Amino acid sequence: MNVTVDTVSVDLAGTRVVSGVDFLVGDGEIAGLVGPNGSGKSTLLRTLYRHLRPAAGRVLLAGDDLWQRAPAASARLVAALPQERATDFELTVAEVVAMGRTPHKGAFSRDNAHDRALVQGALQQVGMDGLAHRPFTGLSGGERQRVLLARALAQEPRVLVLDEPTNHLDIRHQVELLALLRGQRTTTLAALHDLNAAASVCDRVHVLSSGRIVASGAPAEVLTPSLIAEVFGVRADVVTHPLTGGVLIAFDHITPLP
Ligand SMILES: Nc1ncnc2c1ncn2[C@@H]1O[C@H](COP(=O)(O)OP(=O)(O)OP(=O)(O)O)[C@@H](O)[C@H]1O
Repeated sequence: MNVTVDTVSVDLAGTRVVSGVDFLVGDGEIAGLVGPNGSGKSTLLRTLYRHLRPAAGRVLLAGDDLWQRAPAASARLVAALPQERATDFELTVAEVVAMGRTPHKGAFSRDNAHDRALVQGALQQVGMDGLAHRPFTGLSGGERQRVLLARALAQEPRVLVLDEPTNHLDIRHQVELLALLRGQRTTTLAALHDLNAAASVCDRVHVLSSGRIVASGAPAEVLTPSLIAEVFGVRADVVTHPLTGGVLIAFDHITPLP
């Protein structure tokens, strides 16, 4: 299902935080949203999972305005891994993941075999099936992250909205998560701080700076040394990755630009 972000602006406490953002995520594509802290990434993502209504513009799912749909109907289409991650569930891991099935069920219907199979499958996808009966509150930050991703997958969404999905994950689990995203066919929009992760996994990258899109396109076109210097204020060179042949951004970690 494609997603159109059509000249979306968002105001928070009377201040315009996102201004006239326009882009399209094609069906089955992975789009990356990158930009400095405070550039508006989370705010824009919140308009896609109906947490914040745009002050102007529209978010379209396959051409239909998300905000014109009933909340339950959009919850069946869009699953989110938000930045504000509830961590106080007094539930087991499997029960948290089963919450992803809620939009597909009637108010009093119980989980059936299909739901349980989806929960189990989602836990396997994130490598957490061995901990299904553990209390969620006893997990590490990275483990919780993976369980909440499993909850989003169990929702069987047509669109996945991920705010910093690799946060808290060790490098092995980052790679597994990116491989999982690459291997599935759900339209995905992810805010990512790691530009190399974005370059590896995204079909297109959209760069936000002070609430505006300043560049959009394939990672190799967009993530250039001059763009990185201008938007992030750091020195970087872009080279060919010696293992994958893709884009590798080599940062100068010790010399900030003036
Ligand atoms: N409730 C609020 N009221 C007013 N301003 C807010 C509110 N929430 C966020 N902001 C401001 O909106 C701007 C965009 O914030 P947002 O969280 O969308 O940025 P971000 O790009 O996701 O940042 P980060 O990379 O740090 O997660 C920031 O300047 C932030 O301080």
